[in-house]
Order: sequence, then C-alpha cells, then structure tokens
Amino acid sequence: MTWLAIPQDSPYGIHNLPYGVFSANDQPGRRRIGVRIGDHVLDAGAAARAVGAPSVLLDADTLNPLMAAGRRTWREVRGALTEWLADEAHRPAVAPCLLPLAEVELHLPFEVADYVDFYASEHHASNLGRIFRPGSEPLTPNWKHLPIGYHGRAGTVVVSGTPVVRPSGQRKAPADAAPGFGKSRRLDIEAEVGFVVGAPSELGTAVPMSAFREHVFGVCLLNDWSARDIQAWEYVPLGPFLGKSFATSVSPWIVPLDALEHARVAPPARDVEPLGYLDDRGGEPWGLDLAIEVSLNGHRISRPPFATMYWTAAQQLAHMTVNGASLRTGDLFASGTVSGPEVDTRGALIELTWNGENPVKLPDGTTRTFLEDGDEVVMTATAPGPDGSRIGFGEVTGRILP
Ligand SMILES: O=C(O)/C=C/C(=O)CC(=O)CC(=O)O
Ligand SMILES: [Ca+2]
Ligand SMILES: [Mg+2]
Repeated sequence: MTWLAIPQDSPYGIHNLPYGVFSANDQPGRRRIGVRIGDHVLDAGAAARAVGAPSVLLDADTLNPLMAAGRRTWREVRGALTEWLADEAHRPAVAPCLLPLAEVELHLPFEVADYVDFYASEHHASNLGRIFRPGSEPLTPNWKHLPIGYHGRAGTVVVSGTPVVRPSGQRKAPADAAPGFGKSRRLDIEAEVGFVVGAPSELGTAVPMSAFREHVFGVCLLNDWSARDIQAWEYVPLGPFLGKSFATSVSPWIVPLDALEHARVAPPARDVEPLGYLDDRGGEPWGLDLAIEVSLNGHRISRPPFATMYWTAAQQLAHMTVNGASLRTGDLFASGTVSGPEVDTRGALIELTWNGENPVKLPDGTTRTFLEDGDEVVMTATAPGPDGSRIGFGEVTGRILP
C-alpha cells in the first residue's frame, strides 16, 4: 500500500513503479527520471535528495546510467522507491516530489544502443509466410530451431506520441513489370513487446538463458511500423530494410522485470527439440502473460496474447549472444509481432485484413485495409501482478502524417 490516494485497481500501484524520463514546466527543458505511481510521476532524483539517499543514478536525463549499474542496484533502487512511497514517515519529504501525469512531457526514456527485432509468434510467421510466399511452406525450415531476427535501425526508435511520416520508397507488386517510386500505400503496424538491456556483456562471451535477469532491465510496448509494399520488394535475400527502418515507436514507461514475476507462464509446447543453449525445459520459464490491446482511431481492432509466443525473450537473448556478440547498455530487442490463433488477436493489419482482402470495419462507417493519413494507432497492455493487482504498460501511440 502507498500513502498516495490511488484507486485500488490502478495498474500503476506500488507493485509496478515503471521508469520513464519527463520534463515539466517547473524546470522547462530539464529531463529527469520519473517513476509512475497512479496518475502521478515521482521526480526520482528530487525524492532521493529529499530523503537523504544517494541520488546520482536517479539524477540523470536518461535511464542508461541506472540500467548500466546492474541487477543488485536495480533491486536496491526499486526497494528504496517502494519504501519512500509506502512508508508514511517519508511522506512529508516525498510528496512534494510528485507531479500530476497530465502536467509532464514524456521522452524516450533511454538511449537506444542496438535494436534487434525477432519473429517469434508462430501464428504471425505462418500468416506472413502464406501471404508473402504463397505456394511454399509457411514456416521456413529454420523457424523452430532458432529465433529468427534481424538488426534494425536504433536511431529511428521514437517515443510514443511521435508522429510517423508515411515513408516513400521502391514498390513493386508481383504483377508489375518494373518497380516504381512513391509513398507507401500499404503502411502497417506490428504490435510487439520490447526488452531493454541494462547490464552489458563481454565480447566473445555468450549470455546463457539463466543470466536473463542479470542483463534485462525492463519491458516496454513497441510498434514496428512496416511499409508492406516496400518490404515485399526489398526483403529477399537479406531481410527487412527500408520497409521498417523509418520509425519504431516505444512506450514511455519501462516496466522493471521484477514487476513481472506474477506474469510468468510456461511457453507453449514446442514440437521440435531445441538445441542445448535454447532448451528451457526444466529451467525457469520466461513466457509472459501480457494482454495487449490495439486500437485504430479509438476503436479496438485486436487483442494479441503475448503468452502464445513460441520463443521467449530469454531464448532470444541467448541466441543473439551465442556467437559471442556482446550486449551494450541500451540494447533493445523486440519480440516480433504478437499474433494469437484467432483473427481478432492478430497484431498486424496485413494479417487482420488478410493482405487487404477483408477490410476492418470502423464504427464511423469507414473501413481500413492499411493505414490512412491521420490515422492514430494506440497499443496498451496489462499483466497480472501480486494479490490480484494488474501491472500497466502505459501506451504506445502514433499518428500517420502524409
Ligand atoms: O515473413 C517475412 O518475410 C517477414 C516478416 C516480417 O514482417 C518481419 C518482422 O518484422 C518480424 C516480426 O515482427 O514478427
Ligand atoms: Ca517486427
Ligand atoms: Mg520498425
């Protein structure tokens, strides 16, 4: 319990305490670390100073120094924040460090080092295989042996709310004789979950699944905007490039991994035995029961269930370092599009509309195959917390500009 008056069922209660970076009018332009509690943001550096605690990691303009400090420090800081917000004795010092959420501007909370995107939903991969490669097996022969991924563009990861300019590029439909150039006509979304690396690893040393908690600081929501016409023409043989590098949006709140203990579930049964470094049977399962919702112009179009993902983030971390590639503080790896087995749980329009064949109907009477200029996409998620509570992820939003 916190001394702050917040609704009993708030997904931003004392068990969550996600981290972000904000600025506010009391100190214009100054970016500070904030911790969300209810509909307030705690100025974490100011609170540390007010209670006489060490404040250096919290007095930063990004989360990177705290993320780099490692798990022991993460636990200490989280413990301290919990105490400041729970213990009535701290109230006089800490209460003045709270700002209403409505009065702050939220920024990209960490400096992104490398960005990797995986392809871990069997439903999504099968659907896209059928759409992009009709006549072939939907899943490629490697799919159940390794978590497929690609390196994306870290510098174009943007915070929720940043408008997305419709990209231009080369497009060629199968029936066209030659490619043409122009604005993407098949602009899409991908509902994903992002994992944020805190503690780095050494070059030449693999990070096993058992070290997942030592390296992963927290979790956010991610929208991997995708221009399907650009992608379909460019992707063979090296994979996604300009069709996905123009913008990737993340939610402003990083939920600490420790807040997700009650969300952990066993991943789905695998029908191919994984190689040793990916074999999580008998280990700690890292499936996560996140309920995601995707809305288009205020209307819910999908509810992707993260618990259905075939590959877990721990397997992805192990795979991405098994060749000795090192981790850097600020590395971001995305789960891949989250799609469940039912039509209304698919995480991308290309699947929801089956490549435009079955448009989605909106309450205003219009329909969508892909995104139109002015459209706004909002993704949210919650996960189970302790004692029946919910853990909220905030939202990742973006509006399409021409
Ligand atoms: O099947 C393909 O050729 C490509 C699929 C994707 O769009 C890649 C991707 O971003 C992976 C994902 O989000 O699951
Ligand atoms: Ca993706
Ligand atoms: Mg992208």
